[in-house]
Amino acid sequence: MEFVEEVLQRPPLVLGVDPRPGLHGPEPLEHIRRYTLGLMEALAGKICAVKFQTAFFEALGPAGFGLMHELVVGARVLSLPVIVDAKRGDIGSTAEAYARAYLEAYPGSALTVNPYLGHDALEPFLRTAARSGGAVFVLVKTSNPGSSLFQDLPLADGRRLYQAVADHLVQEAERQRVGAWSRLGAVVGATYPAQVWELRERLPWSLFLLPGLGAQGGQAIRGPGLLNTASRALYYPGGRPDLEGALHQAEAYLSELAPSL
Ligand SMILES: O=c1ccn([C@@H]2O[C@H](COP(=O)(O)O)[C@@H](O)[C@H]2O)c(=O)[nH]1
Repeated sequence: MEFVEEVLQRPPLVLGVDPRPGLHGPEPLEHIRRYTLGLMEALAGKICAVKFQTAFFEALGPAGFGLMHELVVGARVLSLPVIVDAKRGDIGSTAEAYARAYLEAYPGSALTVNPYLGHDALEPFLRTAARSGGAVFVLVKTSNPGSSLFQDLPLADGRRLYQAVADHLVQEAERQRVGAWSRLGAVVGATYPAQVWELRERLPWSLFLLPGLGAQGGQAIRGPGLLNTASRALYYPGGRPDLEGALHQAEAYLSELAPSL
């Protein structure tokens, strides 16, 4: 089954894994490994995917990269879809290599990508995702307070830059459809609910990855194809590793997002 089909069969909440070694005792890598495997198992019925932020694993050195690989495999063993949040983007020939590194290496998984280099730079990701049954989430309107500096710039035709990015993506999103939804998704901050609804109109077939829930002040947003994403708030509820607390937090989010579950 493709990434898109798998996530849509599950509750619309994404667990973000952004491990901070300082919170994991004297043997942090081993503790992160055990805690994350336990957390994914405990939350398996309450989430649609696990998002791994590569930056936190890269910061752990060469062993950190191996750990991320082990945890991605662990997620797939639990039948959990995986999103690699690496925000890649480069000239086409290098984008090919990034696509191999994440989409081909982890079939059926998704990758976040940066559209700044243009359409030719996105194509290798889209081609590889189509081959591997994966998906791509393009940064459209990011969750951070400074995202307006460039993304909200007004263009000569009156649109904002992020709106022009969305309008550019819509045709490709239609080409990349898997049934009613598309392999080409968008990242839209949960911290900008008005833009979430406005972009939903512009990109009707795209799943939206909505980071910013919890720690960045975003609220749960319920709607078709909206994948609410929390890292710190779910991985470290109360500011530290806590399996029970994470389970309660996931249930609290789900009571807002999918009250029937
Ligand atoms: O617009 C964006 C795109 C990606 N992120 C990533 O999501 C998580 C958010 O972490 P929290 O602890 O839930 O704040 C993190 O990995 C970011 O790199 C984002 O926040 N906003």
